[in-house]
Amino acid sequence: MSQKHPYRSLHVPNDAPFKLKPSPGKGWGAFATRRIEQGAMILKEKPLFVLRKPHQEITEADIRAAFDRLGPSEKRQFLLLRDNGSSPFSNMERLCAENSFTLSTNSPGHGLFLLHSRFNHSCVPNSKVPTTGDEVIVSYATRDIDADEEITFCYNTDFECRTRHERHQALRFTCDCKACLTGTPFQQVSDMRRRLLRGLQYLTVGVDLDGRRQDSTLIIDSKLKKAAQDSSIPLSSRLFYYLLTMCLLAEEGLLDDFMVERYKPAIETAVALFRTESNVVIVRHVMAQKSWLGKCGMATRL
Ligand SMILES: C[S@@+](CC[C@H](N)C(=O)[O-])C[C@H]1O[C@@H](n2cnc3c(N)ncnc32)[C@H](O)[C@@H]1O
Repeated sequence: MSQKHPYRSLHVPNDAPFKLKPSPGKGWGAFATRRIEQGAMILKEKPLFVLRKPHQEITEADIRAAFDRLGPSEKRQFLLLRDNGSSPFSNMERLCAENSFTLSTNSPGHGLFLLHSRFNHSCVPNSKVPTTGDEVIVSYATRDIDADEEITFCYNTDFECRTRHERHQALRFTCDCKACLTGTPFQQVSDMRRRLLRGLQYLTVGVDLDGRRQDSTLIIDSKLKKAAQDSSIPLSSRLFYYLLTMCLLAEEGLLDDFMVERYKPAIETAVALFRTESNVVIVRHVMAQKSWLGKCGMATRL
C-alpha cells in the first residue's frame, strides 16, 4: 500500500540525505539514506506559504486564500498531505497546525513546510532547526546519524526542562524516545535531570520557563529563590550552576553545538567577572578541564 502513498509524490531534493517512509507507530517519517555527520546540513526549505498572523487568529479562510494563491504544482504538493501519514485532514486548520513552523520573524508568522513537517519528534533528537527567524528554515544533524536511522528533532524549545508527563501533555501524543520509555533507568533519571535543569535555569535567569516568577516548589529555599529573582546569586555559585547545566544536558544527550553556543556567552561572562588573583587561578584551573563533567567536578573540589 505504501508504494502508492501520496508522500511518494512529495518533491524531496535529489541530494537530500533522507527518504520518506513509514515509521512504526508514528505515521511516516524521514530516514537517513546515508551517514550524516554531526553538524552537517540536512535540509534547507522554503515555506509553501506564510501566514502573517498569531496562531490563534489563523482561520480556515486564511489558509484557503493562501492555497488559492499557489501555482498548480504547489497546489498538488499541498494536497498530498495526510493526517499523520494516513487519511486526508478533516480541516485546513489542523492541516496547517501539523505542517507549519512558527517563524520568529519580527511580525508573527507561520510557514507551511512540506518536508520538515514530515520529520517526527524525539525528546532526545538527532537534528535541530536552530532558528526560524528567516522564512527559509534549515535543519542540521546534532550528532552523527547512521544510514537508515530516523531523523528527528524536538518539536518544543523548552523540553530539556520538562518531565515526560509535561512533554506528553504539550505534544498530545505519546513519544517513545529513550527519555519517554517508562521503566528504564534512563527515563527515571531523565525526569530528575530535566527538573534539575529547570531549577538551574530559574537560579541563573530569575524567572521560570514562561518568563514569570513562580511561587510553587521549584526552588524551595526562599532565600535562594529571592537571590535568583534579585540576580544576587554569588558569582561562584552562578558559574557552578552553568557548569552543572552543561553536565546535565550532556548526560541527557542534548548538549549539541547549538546548545553550547547558547550557554557560552553567559559562561564566558561569569568567568570574566572573577577578579581576585586567587579566584582567577581557580577558575582558570576549572575551565582547563576537558569535559563539562571534569569542569564541574573540579569546581566542586575547589
Ligand atoms: C509534523 S507530523 C510528522 C510527520 C507525520 N508522522 C506524518 O506521517 O506525516 C506530526 C505528527 O506525527 C506524529 N508523531 C511525531 N512524532 C512522534 C513520536 N515521537 N511518536 C508518536 N507520534 C509522533 C504525531 O501524530 C504528530 O502529530
